[in-house]
Amino acid sequence: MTYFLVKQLCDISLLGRVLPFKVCRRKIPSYNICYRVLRHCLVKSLPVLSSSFRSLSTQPDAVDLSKFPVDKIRNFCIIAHIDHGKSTLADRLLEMTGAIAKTEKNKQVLDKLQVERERGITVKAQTASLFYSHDGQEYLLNLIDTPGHVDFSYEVSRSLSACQGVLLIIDANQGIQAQTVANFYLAFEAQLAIIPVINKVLSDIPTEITDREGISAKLGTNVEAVLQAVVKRIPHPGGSVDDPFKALVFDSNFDHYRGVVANIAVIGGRVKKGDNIVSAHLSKTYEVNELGLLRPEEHATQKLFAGQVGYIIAGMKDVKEAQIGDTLYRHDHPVQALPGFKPAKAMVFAGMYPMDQSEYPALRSAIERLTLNDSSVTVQRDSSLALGAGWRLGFLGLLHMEVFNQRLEQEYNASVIVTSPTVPYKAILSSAKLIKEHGGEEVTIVNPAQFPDRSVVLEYLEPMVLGTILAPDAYTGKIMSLCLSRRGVQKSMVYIDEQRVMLKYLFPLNEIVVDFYDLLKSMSSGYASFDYENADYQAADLIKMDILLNGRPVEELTTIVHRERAYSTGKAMCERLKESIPRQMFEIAIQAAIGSKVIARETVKAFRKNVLAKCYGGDITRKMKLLKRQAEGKKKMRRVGNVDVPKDAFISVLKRKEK
Ligand SMILES: Nc1nc2c(ncn2[C@@H]2O[C@H](COP(=O)(O)OP(=O)(O)OP(=O)(O)O)[C@@H](O)[C@H]2O)c(=O)[nH]1
Repeated sequence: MTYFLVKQLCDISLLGRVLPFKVCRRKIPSYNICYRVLRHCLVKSLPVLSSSFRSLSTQPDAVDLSKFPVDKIRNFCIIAHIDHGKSTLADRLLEMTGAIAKTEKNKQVLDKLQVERERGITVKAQTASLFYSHDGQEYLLNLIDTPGHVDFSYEVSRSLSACQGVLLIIDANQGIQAQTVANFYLAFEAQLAIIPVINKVLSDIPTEITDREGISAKLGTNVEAVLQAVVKRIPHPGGSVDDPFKALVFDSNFDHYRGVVANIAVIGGRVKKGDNIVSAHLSKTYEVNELGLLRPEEHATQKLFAGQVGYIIAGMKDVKEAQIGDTLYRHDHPVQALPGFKPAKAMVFAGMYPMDQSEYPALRSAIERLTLNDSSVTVQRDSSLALGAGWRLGFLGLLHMEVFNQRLEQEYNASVIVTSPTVPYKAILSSAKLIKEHGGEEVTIVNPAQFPDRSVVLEYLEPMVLGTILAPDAYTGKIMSLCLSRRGVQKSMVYIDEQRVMLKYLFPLNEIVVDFYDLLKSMSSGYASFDYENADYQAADLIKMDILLNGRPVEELTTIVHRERAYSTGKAMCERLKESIPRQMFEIAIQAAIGSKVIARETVKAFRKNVLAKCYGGDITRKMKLLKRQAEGKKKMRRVGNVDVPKDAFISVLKRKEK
């Protein structure tokens, strides 16, 4: 079987050729084989195709969508490891097809969110329809730009469901990375046509491919060949306009004025304004108010036809009504619902509380609205003695949590206290009373405050992940000691070529969730890449650790740690808190404690910042201004007892610095 597969895969002679995976789907190839295949594609690179490219300047309103029969439609995603150039390639494709004007300023235009622009990463998949003319034929291409970071791979998998093919971008300088392979798997499993594209070839290229052709998304070199490959290599979506209307909801967002805007892939039939449609999930009927294409802005059209990808607004008031993965059909023509998607599984939980309880209603509305646009976040009401009423939110990873927090602040002007992130631990209870209370002997703990005491627990369990690291062999030693320090157990180590090693480790999720990726990147000069998948639960010796400021516990920083890591974690947290907390009028004792036993302590000496010290002379308005500014600065602080702690300290304290 393996021989057959390798032969099949190695038959991929040139970029742009659809991998013949459908015929060999009896077994998923190993990571190693995938790597070799991708490397093969990388070495072969993209052929320069002679071009008959012409962009179509027609505006969508003027375009009659019925003139694009199914065989003239191509739906594809751009997938890649983080920063390999997906959004930059999307810019060029948009420019070349006239969807956006060609200017120097076009930089990742599909990354519309402020957080995406600031961080330079994509967090939300974006759809754009392009009109492309090739060999006298006009095509409608629907492109979905996806995020590269592992936290957002859920966005990738559901985007793939609306496509028949993918462009798998590989940065020529970095080669195949962990998410390249992970995304390859996703596309492979979805049975899509895969077109590998080697990007950034005009910069620093490894010698192995210097004599090969590739593309430069930044400069636009050879990008038109990519469009031609899309038309030639990606199959059309199938389906017929004569079938009953059936559409898959693959994404949705919430507009304050118009309600839910659902992104749909029309599987069959047609839909127009005024039609009555039903959502299979809720069996509720809605009237279509508006529909159209995303170019990438919304462009209303009269109808959408089989094979097309677009948006639909039908008076849905809540994103839950347009559940992702749901099927829409005409009320007078029921169809069998599509299988839908597995719900996203939260890996990291944290509490969110308003800075001041009077801001609770405003924060509730902000969280509700933002979760409408990001349905992978789970929300549960929560409350704490110190922080009042709030919520416990579940995220796909720490970056996801930071992005959500940043969006709350930027888009909704909300100011929140976020507690220490925790992974979903489990406890097997021994107390009959508790078993009855919890309706079973196993409880999942997503809040350290609810960590059951050892006296009522038979066993604690922690979630594990199987991590894959790809790195140049020069860094193997350093990486192995990092993995060991994170309680990683090595499962395998394979040389995938002369200089690159693939390491597989079983890690407790808690050990990699906060800063493992950043550390791995920095210790390998950016060359190592990391990906992980769930690997069930394992028994672990867990304890609850509190952080105290002048004797008062800081609830945000209560964590569940492995017993053998308690001292080092507690000491490091105290040290970093000392760095983050500004000196105040009195001495501050920072302590880490397990139960009543203090295991680490640091002290912040007393000091008073006199903001008026440099203010000579007696102008009272100037003094007032300085005092006001100081008071505003203090707003960004959270008061624990009488100690002011900067808000940022809570997250930064959790990030360990490896020596
Ligand atoms: N030199 C060079 N730089 C490029 C090229 N294509 C993209 N870049 C740069 O690579 C960086 C990342 O590009 P993006 O397009 O944001 O990458 P991405 O894959 O969309 O990133 P994520 O969405 O965060 O995964 C940017 O600084 C781009 O300017 C290229 O062909 N040549």
